[in-house]
Amino acid sequence: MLLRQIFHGELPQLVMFDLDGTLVDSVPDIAVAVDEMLTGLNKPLAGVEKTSYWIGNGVPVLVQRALRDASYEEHDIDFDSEFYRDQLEVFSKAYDASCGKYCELYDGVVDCLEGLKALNVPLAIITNKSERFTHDLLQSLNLEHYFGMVICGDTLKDDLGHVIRKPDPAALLHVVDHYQAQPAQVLMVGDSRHDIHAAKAVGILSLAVPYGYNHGEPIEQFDPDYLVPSLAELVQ
Ligand SMILES: O=C(O)COP(=O)(O)O
Ligand SMILES: [Mg+2]
Repeated sequence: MLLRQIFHGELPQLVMFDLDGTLVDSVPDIAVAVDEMLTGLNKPLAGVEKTSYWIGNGVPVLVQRALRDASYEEHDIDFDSEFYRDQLEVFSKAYDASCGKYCELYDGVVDCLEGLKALNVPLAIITNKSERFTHDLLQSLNLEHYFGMVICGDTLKDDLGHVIRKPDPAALLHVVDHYQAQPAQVLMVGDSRHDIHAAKAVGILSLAVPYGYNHGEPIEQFDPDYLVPSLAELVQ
C-alpha cells in the first residue's frame, strides 16, 4: 500500500486533503456562476476551461481574475471598490444556486476515503474555498462525515485580521497542532502548487494528483513528493 510505503511501513498520524480539483471536479458549477456574472455585464462567457485556470486562490481572487480577463481596469476590481464588491455578490448568489449541481467526485476518491476511514487515519480538509460554499458542497456530495476538521479559505485569520489561505502554511500547522501530530508523520494531498508549497514550507510530505486545477500548468513542475493518477492508489 502506497500510504504505508510513504511512512516506512507505518500509518500517518493525519492526512489533509485539498478540495477543488483534488476530491471534486467543481469547475462546472463555478463556471456557471462566472458566466452568469459575465452575462449580467454583457461580456463574453468564460466557460469551463478559462475558469479552471482561475481557480486556486479562493473566490475573491477568482472573481477578480474573471473581471480582469473581461478587460476591467485594476481600480475597478480592487477588493474595496464598489463595483468589485457588487460583482462578488452576483457571483456568490449564482454559485449558491449552482454549487453541487454539476460537479462530480473524481474516480478513486470514495475508495480512498473509505480505505483511510477503515484504517482509522484522521482526515481533514484544507481548502481555499469560502465557508459559504464548502459545507454545502461537502454535504451535497456526502463527504462531510469523513473529515474531523474542515478549514476553509476564510476560516482562519492572522494577527492583522487577514484571512489565511494556502500557500500560507498556517492552516496546515493549525490542523497538525489540533491533532498533536508531527509534521513528518502527516500527508498533504492536493492538485495545485499552493498545496505543494504550503506542505513543503513546514516539512509535510505532499502527494499530488495531475487531473485538477493548477492554473493550467503540470503539477510535476512543482515537485510534489508523490504523484498518483488516482487517489485509490494510496490505499490499494
Ligand atoms: O476555491 C479555490 O480557489 C480553490 O479551492 P481548493 O483550495 O479546494 O483547491
Ligand atoms: Mg485544489
